[in-house]
Amino acid sequence: MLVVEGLTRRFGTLKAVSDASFVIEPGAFVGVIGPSGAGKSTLLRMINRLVDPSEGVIRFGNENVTALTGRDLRRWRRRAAMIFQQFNLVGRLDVLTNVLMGRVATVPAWRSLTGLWPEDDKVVALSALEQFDIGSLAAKRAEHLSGGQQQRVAIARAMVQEPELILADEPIASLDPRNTRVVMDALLRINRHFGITVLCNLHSLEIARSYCDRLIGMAAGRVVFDGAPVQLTDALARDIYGLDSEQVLDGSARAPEPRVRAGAFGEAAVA
Ligand SMILES: Nc1ncnc2c1ncn2[C@@H]1O[C@H](COP(=O)(O)OP(=O)(O)OP(=O)(O)O)[C@@H](O)[C@H]1O
Repeated sequence: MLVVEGLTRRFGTLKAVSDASFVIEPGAFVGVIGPSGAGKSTLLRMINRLVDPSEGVIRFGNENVTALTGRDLRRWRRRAAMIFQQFNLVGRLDVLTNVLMGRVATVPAWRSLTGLWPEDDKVVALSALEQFDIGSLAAKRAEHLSGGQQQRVAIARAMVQEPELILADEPIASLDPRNTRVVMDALLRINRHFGITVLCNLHSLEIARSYCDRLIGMAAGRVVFDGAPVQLTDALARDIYGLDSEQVLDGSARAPEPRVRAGAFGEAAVA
């Protein structure tokens, strides 16, 4: 169980996340929604400890995540795998090696540096790729793959870490509608088949509603909604998204405003 209590992160005078509290049960698929700048990425990054909280506590089971340092912190990052919008693969390396990078903490450094990975690890990595229908791409350079294929490689790399929690930071923001579905289906499969808890930042309200068991809505750093997708009425969504609500609820109504990342909201209409 993931417990977040009074979590706050300040950047100067700005509270990017302000007094966030919630509990996530094992095996849940939770979407974090909200307009650009609401604090969604900062929240996920704090849980992975890529960003240190200014105040508050993160607990996972009996572990006080906020207090971890050194080796214990590295161990936590293996248990809480991150997936990023830009995939974070090494483009010039082949797909299998990219997935094997998820095993780097479990093998001696000389093996990963020389590329002499244990056969067992190669089998695990290949089977992870096959889970997501991309086993045939194992020998290809990662940079030659489509965005959707690269994100599935990133998910396979996260899987071979054997995480208990997946933190996906806008995993579909760079993808077209078809690949959006493919990647969300891959995350759902991990969740349903392996029981791994997924916490996923999403710009698209439609995708969040159709994939997640529960939604956490953020606005201006605060958690302003926490409930099942059916509880998120259009009126509540308008409150959360403010001026962006027309794009979120009905992207076809008008062209996106010329604002940073406004295009990502358009996914709601076309996905
Ligand atoms: N390293 C940083 N230094 C200063 N300000 C930051 C930093 N990281 C985030 N912020 C600010 O904190 C606020 C929340 O940012 P965050 O990226 O968490 O929001 P978000 O909801 O994920 O937005 P988006 O959907 O656009 O990614 C924003 O105002 C952002 O400019």
